[in-house]
Amino acid sequence: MSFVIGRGADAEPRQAGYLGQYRALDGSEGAKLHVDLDGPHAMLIVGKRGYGKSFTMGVVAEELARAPGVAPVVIDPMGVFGTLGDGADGDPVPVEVLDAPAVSADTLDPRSWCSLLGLSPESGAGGLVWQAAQESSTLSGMARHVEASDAPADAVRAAVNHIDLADSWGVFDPNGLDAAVLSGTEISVLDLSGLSAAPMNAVCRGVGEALYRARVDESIDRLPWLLIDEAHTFFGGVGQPALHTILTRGRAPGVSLVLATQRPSAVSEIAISQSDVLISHRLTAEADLEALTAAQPTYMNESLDERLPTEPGEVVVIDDATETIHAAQVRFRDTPHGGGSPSARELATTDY
Ligand SMILES: Nc1ncnc2c1ncn2[C@@H]1O[C@H](COP(=O)(O)OP(=O)(O)OP(=O)(O)O)[C@@H](O)[C@H]1O
Repeated sequence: MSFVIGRGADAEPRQAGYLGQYRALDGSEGAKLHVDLDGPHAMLIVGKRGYGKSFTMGVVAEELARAPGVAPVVIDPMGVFGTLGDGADGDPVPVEVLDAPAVSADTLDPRSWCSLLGLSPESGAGGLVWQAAQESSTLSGMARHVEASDAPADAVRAAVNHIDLADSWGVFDPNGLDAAVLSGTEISVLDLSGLSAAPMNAVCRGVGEALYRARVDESIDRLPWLLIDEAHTFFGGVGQPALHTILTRGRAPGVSLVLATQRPSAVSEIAISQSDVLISHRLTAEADLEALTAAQPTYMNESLDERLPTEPGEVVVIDDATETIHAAQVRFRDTPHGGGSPSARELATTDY
């Protein structure tokens, strides 16, 4: 009998990913712990820098890449998940890395366009961008719309400059990513490294909405799982509405979200309260502990900070579906981990 997080005890953990092993009080390893990959879930992986969030998300990613019936997509702000494709111990991990992911400009509504470009809708340039986004679905169409307007020249110039800036990010393309491209059997890794927060948010919004809509319209027959590292980057930005849609309405169409962050206090309350699985590594910052404690379930008898682990790779898992809490050691990665810190000593050794 194995325990499957999000499902409960199961004689045979089918359609479940192997997460790690139980950790006993004396630190010894116990029975295997799995995570449900059958139904939709909202998972939140938290932890202080260097204690294994990205590593744990990589383990979940490996298991999803191998699972049937799911369409996993990783939003990778640091460019550390490409190593999923570098060869795996055990079963293969099918991966497609997209180095220059782009989405269609009309993924953003007029208000989001102003917010993305840091323009007030009440300003001359903001008003022009708003109208242009209403009228056109491409960046070049928006620029043409602004240039043809009889607004004051300085407002037109400012609006065109902002649209040119958005164009320079290289993340808008009328033939950008759609759900059909992202719903293959392999895991799609969207490498956003090198981009600033604004274009990353635009891609997150486009991809999140496309996957959600595709399930509502029943145009894809796999269940999407959107995995987002450094998730705090997308709360408060234009990516947030798409994430809130999945968190609050994703269950019925079957869209799952896995968020990893070192700053749980910087994701929205919705992200914490709607997560049905919380995987916590070591955390010490007062604000982060408070954010999680505020949402601590009533079935948790001791305070969360007393249960938090101390070593990298150790986690406490709070499973809302089964109202259970588990202390575990996350398993080792089958593919190389791309997120470790560089070591000056190791680099010096390779010089000789
Ligand atoms: N389950 C594990 N088993 C063994 N080692 C682990 C495990 N998890 C993490 N580690 C070790 O801890 C290091 C840091 O992990 P990771 O890069 O995932 O940290 P992080 O919390 O994501 O940090 P950051 O906030 O910098 O991204 C890894 O390089 C690895 O050496």
